[in-house]
Amino acid sequence: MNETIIQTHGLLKTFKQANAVDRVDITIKKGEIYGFLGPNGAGKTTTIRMLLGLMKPSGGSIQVFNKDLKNHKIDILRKVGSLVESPSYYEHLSGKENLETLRKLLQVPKERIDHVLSVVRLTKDAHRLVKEYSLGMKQRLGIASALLGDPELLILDEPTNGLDPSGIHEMRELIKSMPETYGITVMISSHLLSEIDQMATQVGIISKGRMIYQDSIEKLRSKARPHIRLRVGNGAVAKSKLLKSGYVVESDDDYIYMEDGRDEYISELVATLVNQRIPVYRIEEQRQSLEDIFLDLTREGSGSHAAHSAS
Ligand SMILES: Nc1ncnc2c1ncn2[C@@H]1O[C@H](COP(=O)(O)OP(=O)(O)OP(=O)(O)O)[C@@H](O)[C@H]1O
Repeated sequence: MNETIIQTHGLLKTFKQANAVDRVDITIKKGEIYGFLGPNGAGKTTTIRMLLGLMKPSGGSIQVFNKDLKNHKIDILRKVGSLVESPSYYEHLSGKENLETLRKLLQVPKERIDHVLSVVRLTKDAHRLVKEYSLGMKQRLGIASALLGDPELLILDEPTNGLDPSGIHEMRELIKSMPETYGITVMISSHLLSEIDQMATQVGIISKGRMIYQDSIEKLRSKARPHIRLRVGNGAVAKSKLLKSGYVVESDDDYIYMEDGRDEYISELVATLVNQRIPVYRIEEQRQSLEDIFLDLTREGSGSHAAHSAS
């Protein structure tokens, strides 16, 4: 499971002196579903286009399957399936006929068509014209096309864009099955963490061209621990008194924050504050959603309290 599938070092793309992708190091291991996240304009599509050899980097290096993309492009891309932006089809042909035109180009065995249609659950609709397909069916046909060449790596750029919740759910189930059932490593981009939560095993978050977080989704989740917030008479004084008494707290204006929310801990803390004649006005539990953490990380000057206390 430890084999590296994608490794970039200092990947850079400059448009008119602005860095759209700013020295990004991406590591994707075999069997992972790597969620590549970032707000609109963060640099996801530009990065993906470079990974697929569709755009030349301004600097840095790209290794795929431990080979340099610059020197082994054909070899590498033969083992990569991709879906970048909305795929275009011959609308007057059936889903199966569309796959057949692609199959001839790729020169893969005919049996692959029925196989990929069944993987994306389009067997029943294989003979319907693509112009009659829903957006979700078209996206699934896009995945079928990406799978036709029997890839080891699938790179999907916002495949859930424009899909309704049930379409997103179907896409998620489909992608989740890729590593285990078919041995395929997946990189999938999105601007919404909620869309790739529950399927990604690893997350890379990019903001303004820079990678600001890259680790397991589990670690990101652990940042979403609840914390307790107390409004007190004077946060700074309260903090110094509490620290002297051995408590681990943070303060900000008239607020005291702490991560340990056990009942006995809170009651002792309040008693300590009251004994020190510091008024306690309010006690509340705050819970950050994954989306909050994502927003905090990507927000300008991500040193806001929530990001700080969750780290
Ligand atoms: N061909 C280009 N010429 C000039 N600037 C470009 C070009 N392509 C992208 N950019 C700029 O690079 C930055 C990153 O764009 P990119 O499309 O990679 O972001 P993204 O994260 O994929 O966003 P979205 O989710 O909106 O697709 C943006 O500021 C964009 O305007």
